[in-house]
Amino acid sequence: MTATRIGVGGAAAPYDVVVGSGVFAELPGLVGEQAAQVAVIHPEGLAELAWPVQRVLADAGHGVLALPVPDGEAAKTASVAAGLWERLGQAGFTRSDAVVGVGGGATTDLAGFVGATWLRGVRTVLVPTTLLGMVDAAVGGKTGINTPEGKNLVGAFHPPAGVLCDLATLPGLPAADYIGGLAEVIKAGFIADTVILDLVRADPEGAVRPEGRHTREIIERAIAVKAAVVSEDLRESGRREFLNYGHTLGHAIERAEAYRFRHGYAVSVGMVFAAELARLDGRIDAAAAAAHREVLTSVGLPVTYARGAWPGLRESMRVDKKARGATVRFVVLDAIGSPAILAGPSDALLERAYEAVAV
Ligand SMILES: NC(=O)c1ccc[n+]([C@@H]2O[C@H](COP(=O)([O-])OP(=O)(O)OC[C@H]3O[C@@H](n4cnc5c(N)ncnc54)[C@H](O)[C@@H]3O)[C@@H](O)[C@H]2O)c1
Ligand SMILES: O=C(O)C(=O)C[C@@H](O)[C@H](O)[C@H](O)COP(=O)(O)O
Ligand SMILES: [Zn+2]
Repeated sequence: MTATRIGVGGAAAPYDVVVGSGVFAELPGLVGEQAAQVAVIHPEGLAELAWPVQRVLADAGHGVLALPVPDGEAAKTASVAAGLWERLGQAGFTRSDAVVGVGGGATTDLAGFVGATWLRGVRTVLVPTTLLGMVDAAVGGKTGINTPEGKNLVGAFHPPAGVLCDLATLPGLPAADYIGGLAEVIKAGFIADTVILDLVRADPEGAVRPEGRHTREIIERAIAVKAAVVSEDLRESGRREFLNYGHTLGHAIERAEAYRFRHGYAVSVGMVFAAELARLDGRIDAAAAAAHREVLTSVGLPVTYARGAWPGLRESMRVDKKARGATVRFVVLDAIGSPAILAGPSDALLERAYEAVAV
């Protein structure tokens, strides 16, 4: 399988997202000859996925420090990050050393954050092993952890030196996690590349499988959307906010569920809510709002959430990073493929939009 390279600019050093098989061979070149030690951060349950990464690095003469962390979202905490800082300190990790994150988006967010903060930043390479990690989390340099007050509230922009997506890792991913990744894929379709929506609609059964007819094209198109946006606006002072489509409500749902609700599932509900906001604000018609429900449900993503949760969700949304003072701001669509910002909608409008997802 030939590898595809998607370039990402906008950072001090441009880098590639490499998609294919056998891509781990690029690891030594990416961590750099000067790295006497490479810390490989991976979920404790996925040691077998991290093993080939460690072997390639060891064979190239790097000292490897394997750092297992709790699975998924449980790793995105200050205490897990502090434990990793302790290990790096004990190992005498210097600025010429490197961090490699292997796993889903939660693991690469944590590994990126540790890479961003250790000695104020060391070279970081990401090896996403989930669909969501490949098409979104590992690309673009947003790193972070959660706090009790909300999702990703602490973090840094720290672009990786490279992102290696080995498609052979995807068949081992539980179906529910694969489907979670499709929410970000479909998001890329709604905000930018509508061909993604056409490909999902053309074969929804194939879309939920790593071996689907259009899988590779869908993955590469979604990465290309993310790469184009972050190349133009790394620090989210403009267009990058559009990548947050569905996330304002989505993050509030994740917090309400103590992060036991998959990110992609929460974003799916959040996109339906955002579509209703846009419809009620007169930006899109009922058909465009219905298209959200149709595409998302066609791949098994949720489009509803508990009615009684609204007051808590409304409160949580105040700490969304797009808020400015008391003004909450939402990504909405002016048309499919054409995102915009809706600033300061009234509580009544928000509540009406929530009615459309409430059960
Ligand atoms: N930084 C960003 O720009 C960005 C973008 C999107 C999402 N995110 C973050 O990404 C996270 C969600 O990522 P996710 O959906 O990958 O979840 P995740 O990291 O929790 O991984 C989901 C599950 O899949 C398992 N897994 C990973 N790879 C596997 C494989 N190949 N085979 C079998 N099991 C495997 C994990 O251990 C975990 O249990 C959230 O924390 C979200 O906030 C960040
Ligand atoms: O890369 C971005 O920018 C995004 O918003 C992508 C999102 O899919 C991702 O979930 C991101 O982590 C959300 O960032 P946050 O700044 O809202 O925490
Ligand atoms: Zn996301």
